[in-house]
Amino acid sequence: MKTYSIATIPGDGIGKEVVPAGRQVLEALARDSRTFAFSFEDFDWGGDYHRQHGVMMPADGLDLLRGKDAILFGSAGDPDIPDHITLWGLRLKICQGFDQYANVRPTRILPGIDAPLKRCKPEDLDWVIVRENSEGEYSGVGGRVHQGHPIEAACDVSMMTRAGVERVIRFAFTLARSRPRKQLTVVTKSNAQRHAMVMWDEIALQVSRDFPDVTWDKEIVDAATARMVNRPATLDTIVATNLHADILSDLAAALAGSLGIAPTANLDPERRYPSMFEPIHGSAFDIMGKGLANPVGTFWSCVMLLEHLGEHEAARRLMAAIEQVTADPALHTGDLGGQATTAAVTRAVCDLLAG
Ligand SMILES: NC(=O)c1ccc[n+]([C@@H]2O[C@H](COP(=O)([O-])OP(=O)(O)OC[C@H]3O[C@@H](n4cnc5c(N)ncnc54)[C@H](O)[C@@H]3O)[C@@H](O)[C@H]2O)c1
Ligand SMILES: O=C(O)C[C@@H](O)C(=O)O
Ligand SMILES: [K+]
Ligand SMILES: [Mn+2]
Repeated sequence: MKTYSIATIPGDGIGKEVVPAGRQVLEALARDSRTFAFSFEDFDWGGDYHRQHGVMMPADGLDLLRGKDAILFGSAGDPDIPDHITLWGLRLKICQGFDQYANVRPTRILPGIDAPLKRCKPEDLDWVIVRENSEGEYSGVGGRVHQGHPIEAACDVSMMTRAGVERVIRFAFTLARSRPRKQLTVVTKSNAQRHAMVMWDEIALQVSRDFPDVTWDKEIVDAATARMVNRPATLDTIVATNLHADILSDLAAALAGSLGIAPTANLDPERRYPSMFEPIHGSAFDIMGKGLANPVGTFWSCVMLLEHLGEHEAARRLMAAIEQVTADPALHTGDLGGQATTAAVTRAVCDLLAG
């Protein structure tokens, strides 16, 4: 019997509601497994921790996570603390500290979901967005000078490295190759961003030569948004920079029905460090504390966590349970137009896993 040690970091807002729900579902899966168990350790980092200690997580936080098999994360973001403090102090500290450079964001229209595009059939929208997760617009290079004076200036420099670009594009080609259509779209903005994005394009062309069996094309990011809406079936695997993919993945989630459903894996593909799994959404200040959050994005993230651990049968069972639950409109939360609570959806998934 293998015991996986999992860190849970609910963080802030609805993260505190969906991460315990995710843990319940993982516990339900392990309950009747003869092959694996989980040992959870919960970390109370985030806005409340910041109010007490002045930081989002302790200085040795990464060391406390280092030996874990995986991390299940909620959200960083507190109504009373500036967003850049919460994001940089927790999510980015872990993603960048553990060099989780490949952020994988699958999107599909799950059964029973009323997606907003009238001409898009469920089979037309089956995408995986690969987000560069370690540099680019999120490199943190920049600063502010003359603060508060009329001559104040500020800059954020998008820093891209050949190694950083090549590894994520190679990851995306490899992922594209593993999917039935073997098709990759490289999102760019090299018309306007004439240095780093030109290098990005050049590296994509170079890497593509190692993947002759993958069909690939290039799309400028603004046109990519229109293509997602108008010709969703022409897309399969997509790779984009940190910020571009952040934006495209919220659009993808909305086109598939809701931000509350979409999952993500922050992967260190070389497995030097633990990888981190989380829904793509944030703290959802407008609904937090009410038990109304859709936990499906977290459950699907748990599927990705199980796949990362090599527990493919458990991952398949959980995904099947999720799809059975989304198929029932009585189990839709408010974001899907329903009235179900986080607890009711969680109970339904756990019951299916037990039954
Ligand atoms: N990975 C992260 O830690 C992460 C991700 C996104 C945003 N944030 C942070 O969260 C805070 C709020 O950000 P925001 O408002 O831009 O985005 P958000 O994702 O928190 O919310 C956007 C909208 O989607 C709805 N929504 C999101 N998830 C839902 C769910 N599971 N069920 C039902 N409805 C859901 C919210 O109610 C809200 O109306 C900010 O501090 C932001 O920085 C953190
Ligand atoms: O951009 C971020 O890192 C925060 C959030 O929007 C996310 O998608 O994880
Ligand atoms: K999140
Ligand atoms: Mn985002």
